[in-house]
Amino acid sequence: MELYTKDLCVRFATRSGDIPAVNHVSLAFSERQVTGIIGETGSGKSVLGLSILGLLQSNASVTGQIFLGERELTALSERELCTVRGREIALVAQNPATSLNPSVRVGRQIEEVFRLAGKSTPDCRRLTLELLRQMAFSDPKQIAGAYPFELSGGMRQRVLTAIAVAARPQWLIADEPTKGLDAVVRNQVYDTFCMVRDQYRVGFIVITHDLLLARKFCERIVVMYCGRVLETNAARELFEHPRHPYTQGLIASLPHLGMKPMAGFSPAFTDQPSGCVFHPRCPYAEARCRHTEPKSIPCGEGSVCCHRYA
Ligand SMILES: Nc1ncnc2c1ncn2[C@@H]1O[C@H](COP(=O)(O)OP(=O)(O)OP(=O)(O)O)[C@@H](O)[C@H]1O
Ligand code: NI
Repeated sequence: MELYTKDLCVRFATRSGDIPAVNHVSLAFSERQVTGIIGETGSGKSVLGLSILGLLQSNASVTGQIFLGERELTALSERELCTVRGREIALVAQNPATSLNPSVRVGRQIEEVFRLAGKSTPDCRRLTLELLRQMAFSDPKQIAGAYPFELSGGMRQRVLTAIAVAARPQWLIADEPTKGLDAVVRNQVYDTFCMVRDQYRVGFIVITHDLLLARKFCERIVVMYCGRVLETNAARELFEHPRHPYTQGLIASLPHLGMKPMAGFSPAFTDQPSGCVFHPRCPYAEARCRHTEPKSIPCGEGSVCCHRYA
């Protein structure tokens, strides 16, 4: 089923004012499509992911809509959402160290998902070992008997992926799956994700700063800045022909493309620039960029939000 947002806005109430973390985001994720969400820190990537899962903190207010097929997720009660979260849309958490229960053996934590799905105890055991083997653990029994702290960061990441797919969701949202991992382990995460995509036929939303992973793994890329979507396109097109000056800046900071850091900083959410939010940092900014917010313009298989293409 298609997953999509319509004019989604998320604001957080804080003591220093309202933080508009996600602004008017309308995105469609087609069934089984792999989408990467990229953008500098604080651009609203995680908030967008959490809003789809209905996991925003209580100071958040949401307007606009999120749909899974015909069902409007933004209209469901917390109880109804619980039947969607984990079973239909699952999260591969950002930090394996805090999202696994430290005092419960890994096998038990995976078995629990099967148990909640109504499987018998022997089936839970068997399915857990099968799943661990599929996650490229050569000795699933040993891993099942281990506590999270006995595993490396990369192994814990694979365990979290196992927990996410155990309920056979249609959608997986992975937030920074390669954060803090070295190159070898990042490649293992990539291999695991490819296996999951092919064997489980899930749609993926991968939130990441790892542009190499995004380019390698994703079919489509969404570029966020200040809670807005500035550009989307097929991954290949976006990396080879980035349209938005912000996307161009992100890509130019890649190590093999010169590692040129982008000038300037994201503005504070409480003090957003007028017109195009990127104009203070944009090498092409003109008068209209300072006072008129650009509309989203169709471009290839995606869109770009920039006056240069209007
Ligand atoms: N509960 C909250 N209350 C107030 N502000 C929040 C809350 N949660 C997130 N924010 C703010 O929303 C903005 C977007 O945060 P978000 O975590 O989505 O960024 P991100 O793109 O995922 O960044 P990173 O790449 O660093 O993970 C940030 O300015 C963040 O501080
Ligand atoms: Ni984040």
